[in-house]
Amino acid sequence: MSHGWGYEPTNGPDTWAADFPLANGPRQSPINIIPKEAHYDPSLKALKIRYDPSNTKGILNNGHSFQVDFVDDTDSSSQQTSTVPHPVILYYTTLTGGPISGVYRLKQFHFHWGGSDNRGSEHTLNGIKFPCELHLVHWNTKYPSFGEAAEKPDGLAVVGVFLKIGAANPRLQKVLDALDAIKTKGKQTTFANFDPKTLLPGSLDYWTYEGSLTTPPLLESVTWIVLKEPISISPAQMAKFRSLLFTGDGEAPCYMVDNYRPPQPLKGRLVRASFK
Ligand SMILES: COc1ccc(N[C@H](NS(N)(=O)=O)Oc2ccccc2)cc1OC
Ligand SMILES: [Zn+2]
Repeated sequence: MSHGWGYEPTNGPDTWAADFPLANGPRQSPINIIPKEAHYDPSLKALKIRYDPSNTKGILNNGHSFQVDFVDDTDSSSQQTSTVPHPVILYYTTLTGGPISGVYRLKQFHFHWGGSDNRGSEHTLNGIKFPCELHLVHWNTKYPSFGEAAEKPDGLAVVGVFLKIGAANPRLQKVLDALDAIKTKGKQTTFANFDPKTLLPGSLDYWTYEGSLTTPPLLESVTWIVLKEPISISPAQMAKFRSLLFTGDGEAPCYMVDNYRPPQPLKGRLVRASFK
């Protein structure tokens, strides 16, 4: 019986092609970004990110990372307790502009990080790895659900943000404080009124390219939007991420570290820059 995919030598990125042949596809992620080889595209619009914190649903240790989930389906908006009718749009958290057309809805955000500060990010810059990378996963609302969108070439848009070691980042504190309650795989806890926009850096300059999910099922449906400016995280805050476990209660504990896929072949793809 094949064990699930993961990041250990026995089930890590080099083994994924056996169960997920897309692993060797033409538009896999992450990639190494070489800024000098990116093409400045003046037609690229500014990113418009509009988060409604009331959309936050919860925080979960899914055994590969931890994720903060957002309300993204219509029927939950019909469960609004208030009697005053609200315009639906206010209940969703959306990404527009940038390289995408239409409205993409935030489903969840999660991180990837290393066992030490010299590794952890999935995208690299001139071959340099950052200690951590944040991913905000959005899906194209022209499709009925995330699942449907994930099967389409223009179905998903993931905003990637590098984290570099520096001063403690107060914007991360609320997420970090929730980690004690989700130490092991499958644990989740309530998490409300969080505005992920507060996690973004001052500049929304970005690189963009057509790629894939960086975990199985590795679907080639992602327009990647990787921000140029990193945000900071302190060594103590990194240690908090590294205190999570890949394993569930009652299993031999294995620290959640090095949950990143290394860069994949560019295979002729163009990387565009929104800035000079
Ligand atoms: C909402 O459903 C999904 C959402 C996301 C991803 N994959 C996502 N890929 S990524 N790194 O390109 O964003 O990564 C992870 C990384 C760690 C934990 C869970 C997801 C897969 C999903 O269903 C299969
Ligand atoms: Zn990710």
